Amino acid sequence: MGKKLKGGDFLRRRLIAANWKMNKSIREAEDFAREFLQLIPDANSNERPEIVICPPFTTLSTLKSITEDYGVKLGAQNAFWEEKGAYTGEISPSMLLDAACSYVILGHSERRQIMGESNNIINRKVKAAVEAGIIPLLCVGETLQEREKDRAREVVKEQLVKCLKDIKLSGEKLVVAYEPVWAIGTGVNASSDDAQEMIAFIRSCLEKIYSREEADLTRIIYGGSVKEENIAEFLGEADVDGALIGGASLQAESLARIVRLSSNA
Ligand SMILES: O=C(CO)COP(=O)(O)O
Repeated sequence: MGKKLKGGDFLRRRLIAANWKMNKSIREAEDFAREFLQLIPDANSNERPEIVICPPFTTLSTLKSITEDYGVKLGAQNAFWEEKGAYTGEISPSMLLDAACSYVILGHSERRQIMGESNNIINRKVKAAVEAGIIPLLCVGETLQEREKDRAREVVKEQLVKCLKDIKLSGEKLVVAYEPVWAIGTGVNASSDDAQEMIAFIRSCLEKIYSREEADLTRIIYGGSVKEENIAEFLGEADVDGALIGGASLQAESLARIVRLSSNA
């Protein structure tokens, strides 16, 4: 699975990440996990992409107890930049690590738009996550208006440069998700050509920020109305290393089918 090197090693392992957003009770998460684990290839199978579920904080502990022996990883949907202290309502990367999270989604457009998170705020969060040893799943993407004004690349580049400012990391410790805002939750996905074009552009930006080698190691995934009907098309593109899935990740059967379609072993 993923992009193969000449020697047969994988340069970038495919990643299927579920963003449940603000959905599911503890009981619903438990039911999902039990059903999902029955439907996916065995953890040792080289047909399996890396799988990460990013549920609400309240369900992390239950999911950990059910999924930990099956190699399904957990991610959070947000984190604060301080480690501890008087920050009512916030949660730190080290607390997420303690709750078995390997990843954290940062810079999602819903948080940028609804909670007013700026690139500067996201930069502080990415830095804190990296320092704590959690892999940031950094979301970037343009609005419809920005795309129509032909500003998509400029906006995405600015997000990358500002969110990654002064952060040293290896490409293996970063995932970038290209999520065009107009494709999120709308049923209107970007075409696979558009996704490839922007993701290749993102890789070229990472090359300038870091190096060619690190850019080649960084997984860049697509998000926005991904479902079982279109996942194969996205994964057929050279630079698309996986997907970040919202709505279609809420049903175990649907996410499991996407996982099975994401293998190319
Ligand atoms: O926001 C998303 C994932 O982070 C995408 O959501 P949908 O898959 O529901 O469009």
